Amino acid sequence: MTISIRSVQKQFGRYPALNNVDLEIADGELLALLGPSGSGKTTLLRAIAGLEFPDAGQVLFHDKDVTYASAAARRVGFVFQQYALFKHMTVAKNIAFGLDVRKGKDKPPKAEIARRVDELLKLVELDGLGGRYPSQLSGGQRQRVALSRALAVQPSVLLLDEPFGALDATVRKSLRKELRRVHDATGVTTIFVTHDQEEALELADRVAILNKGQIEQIGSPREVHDNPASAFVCGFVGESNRFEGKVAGGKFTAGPLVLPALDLADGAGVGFVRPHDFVLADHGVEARVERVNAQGALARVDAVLADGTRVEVAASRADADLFTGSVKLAVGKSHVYAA
Ligand SMILES: Nc1ncnc2c1ncn2[C@@H]1O[C@H](COP(=O)(O)OP(=O)(O)OP(=O)(O)O)[C@@H](O)[C@H]1O
Repeated sequence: MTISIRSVQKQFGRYPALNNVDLEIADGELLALLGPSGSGKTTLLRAIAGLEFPDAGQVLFHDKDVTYASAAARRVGFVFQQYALFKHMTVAKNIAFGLDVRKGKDKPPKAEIARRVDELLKLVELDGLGGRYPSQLSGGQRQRVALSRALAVQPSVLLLDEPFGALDATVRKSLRKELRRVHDATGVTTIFVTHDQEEALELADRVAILNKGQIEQIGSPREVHDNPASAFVCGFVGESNRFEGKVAGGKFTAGPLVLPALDLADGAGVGFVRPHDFVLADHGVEARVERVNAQGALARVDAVLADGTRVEVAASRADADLFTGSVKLAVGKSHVYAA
C-alpha cells in the first residue's frame, strides 16, 4: 500500500501540531517517524490511521482519498506503547480478536482462524504460548502478541507508536530485530514512531525527522546521518560536538577551531563534528586530554580545546594510549549551517 500525505495541517488550540506535512511512503516500506517530544509524530501517525482528522490537506491510500475515512475502513493495524491486550482473554483469543468479531461471510471459519493464530504465534516466536493469559507474559512477549494481533487481520498498513518504549534496553533491541524480520516476512507497509534515533536508524528503510510539526529531512538512515539537511537534524541524529561561531569568507571559526563553510554567506553559524571525525594528526587544533574511557572496540576521549571548549573524540581502542597530555586533532568531516 502506498501512502501519500499532502500538505497536512493539524492545529490544537493555538499551536500547529502538523504544519504542512508532505510525505510519500512506498509500498512495503518500513518508515520511522523520528523526532523529539511534541514534534508531531503521534499526530501524524493518528492522521494516517484515521484516529485524527487533519484541518487541511489529504491522506491517500493507493491514490484513494481516505482523509476522513474511519480507521476500520482503512484496515490499519495498530500497536501502541502500552500493551492494549484484553486481560481476560488468552493469547490466542487476543490474536484472533479482529477475525472473531467479523460478521457473516467476512468471518473466516473457526479452523482457518486457528490456523492463522498458529502461524502468527510462530512468526513472533511465541509458539506454544497461545493458552496463556497476558498476565503470564513478560513485557516483550506482550508486545509480540500485540504485533500478532495487529497482523491477524492482514492490515493494509501497520502503524506502531513507540511500541518498545516501555521495555528495557535488551528486550527493545531484540524486538527491534524481530519487527524487521516480521516486516520482511509479511511485506506490509509499516510506519513506526520513535524518539530513539538508534532504533530508527537500525530498523527503518527510511527515516522522516520531525521538528515542530514539520519534516526537516527524509532519507535512508545513512543519508540522514552522513548528510544532515539542517542543524537540527545534525544535532538530533547521531552523536556530535556542536560549536557556535561565525562564518566569514567561506570559513567557520569557533575559538581555535576552523571548519570549511564554502557555500555559506557570512554571519553567525553553527558547526558540528562527530566524535569519530576528530583524528590525531601532526597539524590540527591543540587539545588537552582529560579522560580516556576505553569501552568495547572504541576509546572515548574527553578533551579540552585552548579556549576551554570541551570536545568528545571517538577513536579505535588500539589508539587509546596515544591520547595522553596534549594532542593535535584534525577534523575529517564537519557540517556547518547558518545560525
Ligand atoms: N489532543 C490534543 N489536544 C491538544 N494538544 C495536543 C493533542 N494532541 C497533541 N497535542 C499537541 O500537539 C503537539 C504534537 O503532539 P504529538 O503527540 O503529535 O507529538 P509527539 O512527537 O508524538 O510527542 P511524544 O514523543 O511526546 O509523544 C504537542 O505540542 C502536543 O502537546
